[in-house]
Amino acid sequence: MSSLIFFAKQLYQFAGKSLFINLFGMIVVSLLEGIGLLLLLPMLHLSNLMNVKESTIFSGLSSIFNGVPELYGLLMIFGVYIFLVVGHSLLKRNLTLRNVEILVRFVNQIRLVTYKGLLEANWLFLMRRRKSDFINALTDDLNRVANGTNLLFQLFTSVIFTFVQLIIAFLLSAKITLFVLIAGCILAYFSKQTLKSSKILGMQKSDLAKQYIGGLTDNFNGIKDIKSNHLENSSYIWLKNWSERFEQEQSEFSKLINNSQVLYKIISALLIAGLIFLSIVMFKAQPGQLLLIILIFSRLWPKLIAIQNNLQQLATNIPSIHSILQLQEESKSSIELGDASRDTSLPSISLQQKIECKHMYFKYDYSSESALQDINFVIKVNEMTAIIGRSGAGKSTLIDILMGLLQPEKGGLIVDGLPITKENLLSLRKATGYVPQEPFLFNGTIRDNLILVHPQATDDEIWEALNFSAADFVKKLPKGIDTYIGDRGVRLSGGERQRIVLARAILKKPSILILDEATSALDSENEAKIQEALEQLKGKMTIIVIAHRLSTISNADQIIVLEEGRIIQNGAFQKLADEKQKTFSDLLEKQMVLSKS
Ligand SMILES: Nc1ncnc2c1ncn2[C@@H]1O[C@H](COP(=O)(O)OP(=O)(O)OP(=O)(O)O)[C@@H](O)[C@H]1O
Repeated sequence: MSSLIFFAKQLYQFAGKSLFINLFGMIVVSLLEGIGLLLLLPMLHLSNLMNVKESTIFSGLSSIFNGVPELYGLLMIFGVYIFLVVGHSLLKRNLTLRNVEILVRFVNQIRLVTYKGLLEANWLFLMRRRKSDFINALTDDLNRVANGTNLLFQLFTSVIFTFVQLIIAFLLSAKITLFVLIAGCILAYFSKQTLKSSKILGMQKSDLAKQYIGGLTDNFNGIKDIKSNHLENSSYIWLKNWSERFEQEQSEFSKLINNSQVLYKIISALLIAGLIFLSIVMFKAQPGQLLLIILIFSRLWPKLIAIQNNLQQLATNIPSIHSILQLQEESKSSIELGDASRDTSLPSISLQQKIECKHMYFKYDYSSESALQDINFVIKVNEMTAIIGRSGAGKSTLIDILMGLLQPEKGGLIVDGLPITKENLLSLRKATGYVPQEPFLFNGTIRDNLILVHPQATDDEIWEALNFSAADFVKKLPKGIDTYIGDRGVRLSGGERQRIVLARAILKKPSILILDEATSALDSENEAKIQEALEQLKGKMTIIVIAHRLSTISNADQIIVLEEGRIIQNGAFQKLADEKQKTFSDLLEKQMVLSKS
């Protein structure tokens, strides 16, 4: 029940007074339906089908027509009846439309708030969480919230309908209504356990959905590894095991629903039989009264069962709203800069002199070791700096700090004498162009992918960027920059993809260009192309490269060698090559041996 109130509160917080307007509309609809039902009585009376006793509440209704010729009376009742039906139908239609509108807006608001929260969360939070959990929250969980909201509206309608009809029934016969109410309470008591089980199954369903999206994402992202390492069977077995668990969960859920339905049907039959028996034998109900009461309860009892079903299904959907709101909370507590992060009017830093790192330290949460320790160096404007080191040395962490994605624990990053703080972090990011090791391209044309960073870019600007990135292959494509490159750029080679992403970074006209050089994507021809591109850019912008192939950085102005989070060597290529028995000469030697073999 607390979860239900929580869900209703969320809806109320969003819809505010529109929700009350809809609730009021539901009361009116139910009243119209009840009055329509009561009209049956004078209808029966006037048509001489049934005689109504003076003392009953509905005798009042029929007495309105005393003295009116029967035919006119009947016509008047039919007229009122048709008026009620038309009013009821129109109102119901409007209510349904309003409910759908609230539902869609509510779900859209959750979608947008969740997505915005994720976009505004800091890099550490995004790094730690599984991306598939975000996708699951914005797809499966959100669908279930929509379903839950719809069920909640149905529940409101059923409860209000039941309440209004109970009042009418109470006016007709207090004793019979009390009897039905007691039976309803007994039913509610027994259904408590079923609701609990439904909620547990709902949580299992949420977990299963997360595992499904997570597993599929992992498997399709790694489809090349799966195919090339002949892992198809283990991948298939993963889905087979998941399907078995899904089957089990679905069968338990459908058993739970069907068992409770059988139980409610039996209880209904017993109750209706008991109701008629008691009405005739104990409460001495009049035929008209009995007819109306049976009519009301035969409509009411299915509603009670529908409420029960609604609650059961809602219980399975409630974990989803909890899970989305939890994700919203977590991303909120990891918020980086809030709305400012989407402010496109912020000025970008234009590097004039140098970038300095002074006594910089960084440690990841839950990690005992510092990823970076006492980092000191200077990068001069328009120079090229290469960062090298063995795997785990701290290269990516350092780059993330230089891009303003991570903030140092101690010490600082200073650009042109200005310390980088929360206030100018975005200006630094705006000044930076980044080319990751695994380039991000989406399904579209080369142009679509490039103008992402500069929507107003002209054809000349696009070609200039492509020239700088040595992406001359684009000229040979049948449709040039308007060629479709497929999902994630699958129609291009690894090296071509990287040059397109490099062109995109250049199109942004960054002050600082950061490249995480691809290790495996480049063959020697493509490597030469990237080197050619860097040569063209040298002196025009400040370039920082994480270099895996030392051959690509022979012209770098400065090479920073990292080991276990510390700078152990720093200088020009030849100077470091001459420092014998040190990491750089060691790495150089190994790569030379490899390239010869
Ligand atoms: N998200 C993280 N949480 C905790 N520790 C991390 C995280 N990312 C990296 N580390 C740790 O920080 C250290 C530096 O990692 P980093 O990724 O910067 O190294 P790298 O030199 O870029 O390695 P590689 O060349 O393999 O990419 C490593 O010990 C790594 O285990």
